[in-house]
Amino acid sequence: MAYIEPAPIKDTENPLESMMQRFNTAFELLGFDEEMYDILKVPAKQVVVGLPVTMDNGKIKIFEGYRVIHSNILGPAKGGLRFDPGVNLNEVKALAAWMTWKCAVVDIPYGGAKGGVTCNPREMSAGELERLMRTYTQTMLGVFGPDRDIPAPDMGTGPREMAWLMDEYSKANGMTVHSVVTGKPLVLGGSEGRVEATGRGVMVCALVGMEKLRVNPYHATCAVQGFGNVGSHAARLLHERGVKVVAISDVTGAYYNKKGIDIKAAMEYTEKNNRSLAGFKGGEKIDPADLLTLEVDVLVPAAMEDVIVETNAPKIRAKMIVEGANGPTSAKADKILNEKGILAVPDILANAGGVSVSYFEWVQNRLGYKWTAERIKRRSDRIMKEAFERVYATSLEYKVPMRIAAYIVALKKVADTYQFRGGY
Ligand SMILES: NC(=O)C1=CN([C@@H]2O[C@H](COP(=O)(O)OP(=O)(O)OC[C@H]3O[C@@H](n4cnc5c(N)ncnc54)[C@H](OP(=O)(O)O)[C@@H]3O)[C@@H](O)[C@H]2O)C=CC1
Ligand SMILES: O=C(O)CCC(=O)C(=O)O
Repeated sequence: MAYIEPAPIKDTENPLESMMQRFNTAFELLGFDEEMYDILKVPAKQVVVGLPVTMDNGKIKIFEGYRVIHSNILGPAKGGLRFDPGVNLNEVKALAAWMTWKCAVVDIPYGGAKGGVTCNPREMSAGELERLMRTYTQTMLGVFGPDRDIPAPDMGTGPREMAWLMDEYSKANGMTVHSVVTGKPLVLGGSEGRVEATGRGVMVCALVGMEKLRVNPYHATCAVQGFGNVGSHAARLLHERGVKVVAISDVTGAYYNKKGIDIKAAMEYTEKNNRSLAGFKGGEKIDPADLLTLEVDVLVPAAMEDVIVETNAPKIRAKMIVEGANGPTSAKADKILNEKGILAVPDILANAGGVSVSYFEWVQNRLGYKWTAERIKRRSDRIMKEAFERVYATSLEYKVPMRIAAYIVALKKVADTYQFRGGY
């Protein structure tokens, strides 16, 4: 497949640079004018806040928090909240833009946003995390809202944190507002299927991708980096469909088993072991860097950004990469993977199952009604399959890799909507 040379990249690689490279390439192919470029390039809103939190030792610590709304052209902004030591404004800007493109790729009526706090949730007590989340919510009362900006979980956050956010926002508004946030616990207006949704979308993309490559799932092998919300469910669902998951990992290391890892056992293990794979005996420990270069049919990076970069891309031996994480592949690595004939299913398609079910959660909250798990699965699988086929067809039409095709699909939709709305 032809490779469109992206504009030159500066020395360093980072998520924002990588996002802009793909954006620029797709933009040039579409031949849009400069006005549209500026509108889609510059985030609509960027909020940076200092968050004073009383720690368990009685001292006050100040955390830095962010929320970036990249675009609300397609609808209210939507995107997760990340608690991680690496969170910074540039990262949040890239993640917010990815949300705009992602929502457009799966055709749901949302713009893109992302937020985060620079903190280490692994070293904080539940009480400290709760005070941090409530303080963050207080500072964002004028930003969040069911028709303005709707947060959700991301790295380091989950249903518990979303419940605190919903409660704090509701108290400030003097009424219960379920639809201000998604990814909530089921009893609090959460949706069936949201916890596994992102991993499920990864599984659907992997199966459709295998079909395209004529790989039989029952003979296929897979390696999964990251065993949190996305990685663990992607591994479980692929395992349930006959794929042999030979390696998994988290920050404590990588675990390899030629015969296939018992994913159910690994999930039970992490549940009892503070969400960690440390000490897991279902596979031999290998160098975490080697997990990415194993000879497998499917590689699922589901941990963090920039793990497949210029230096290790030449060593990747998977037939297909399905990006559970946001931004796991740098722009420089794209070209190498493409030259090697590896099918890369890009993040803005592959991990869109999460926001799709978030959309269902928001719809249910607004209807005051609950859908069954079966209905959620059926509808989200359909969204993912249709989006995959749309991007795949675009990649054939424009003779570009699926990543650039996904940006083309997204940019077209956002630009068309902008033209109709006008009046800016
Ligand atoms: N949650 C969601 O619905 C969505 C998430 N994503 C993206 O998926 C990725 C993962 O998110 P999510 O699963 O929610 O996050 P979690 O915090 O639930 O899990 C992250 C996982 O990655 C592991 N990890 C962190 N650093 C490394 C490393 N250096 N090597 C190997 N493993 C590592 C963590 O290990 P440990 O637990 O030991 O720290 C953990 O297992 C992120 O890029 C996120 O933006 C995308 C779409 C939706
Ligand atoms: O569920 C959502 O609204 C957003 C999830 C998210 O942050 C993502 O897809 O990266």
